[in-house]
Amino acid sequence: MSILSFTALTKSLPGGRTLFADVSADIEEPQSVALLAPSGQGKSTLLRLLALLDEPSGGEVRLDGKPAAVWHPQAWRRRAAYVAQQAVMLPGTIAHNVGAFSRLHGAPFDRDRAAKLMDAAGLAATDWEKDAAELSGGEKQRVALVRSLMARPAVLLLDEATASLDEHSKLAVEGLLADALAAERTTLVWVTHDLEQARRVGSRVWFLAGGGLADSEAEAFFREPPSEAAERFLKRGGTEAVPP
Ligand SMILES: Nc1ncnc2c1ncn2[C@@H]1O[C@H](COP(=O)(O)OP(=O)(O)OP(=O)(O)O)[C@@H](O)[C@H]1O
Repeated sequence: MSILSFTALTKSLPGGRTLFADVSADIEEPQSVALLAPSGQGKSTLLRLLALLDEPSGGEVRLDGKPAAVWHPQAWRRRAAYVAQQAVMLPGTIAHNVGAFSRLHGAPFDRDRAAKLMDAAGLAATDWEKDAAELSGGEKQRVALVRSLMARPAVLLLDEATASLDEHSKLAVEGLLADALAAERTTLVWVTHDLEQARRVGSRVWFLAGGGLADSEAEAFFREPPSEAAERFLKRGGTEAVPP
């Protein structure tokens, strides 16, 4: 059964540039997809389309086999949760942020689960009564992740979710997300600049370049890149921008 899919998806920008055209992919089993691209090719835009935070110029996105048009956007985002690169904290304490889902849906607050997730995110020693606005960027990013996981989403759309983290915290978050996939069958779509991370976490790779998307098994992508653009991207270590 299809979890998340898109068909013939096209995104053009107001000035007329087409970021990508007619791209399609289908996630049929819970898994971890690394979304890679040279800078400026539209990774974040594609992720935002999958979170219904932006409108495609053409094509269709489906969740659980049902097109975006039949979903209430809030219900969609509860099931396919988006974690932004710049984590946005709700005004108030960490506890207030972590409890957002239960408050919003009148569900009991699962304190044990929250504590386990905070612990796994490397935040065990953090005082929950601290004002969330006082946290560092990396702490906010991890609290935002815990807040999203409290809702038990089927899909997590992660935009550079470990970008503000040191190596130790980054590995802790990768472990936390691997556990979510293994224990709760949470599908992960990671936008990352970090090729080593993509190798560690991705079972598939979506590679976006020149307006097209190549969907490969991760192992095959790294062993035998699907295009010259992918080969150049890997040779450069994944970081350098390619002119549009
Ligand atoms: N709504 C918009 N209006 C105008 N330009 C946009 C819009 N959304 C995205 N862009 C442009 O599209 C391009 C791709 O943006 P996007 O952030 O999706 O790429 P990216 O691959 O994630 O880039 P990076 O790796 O640098 O983060 C950028 O040049 C961006 O400025």
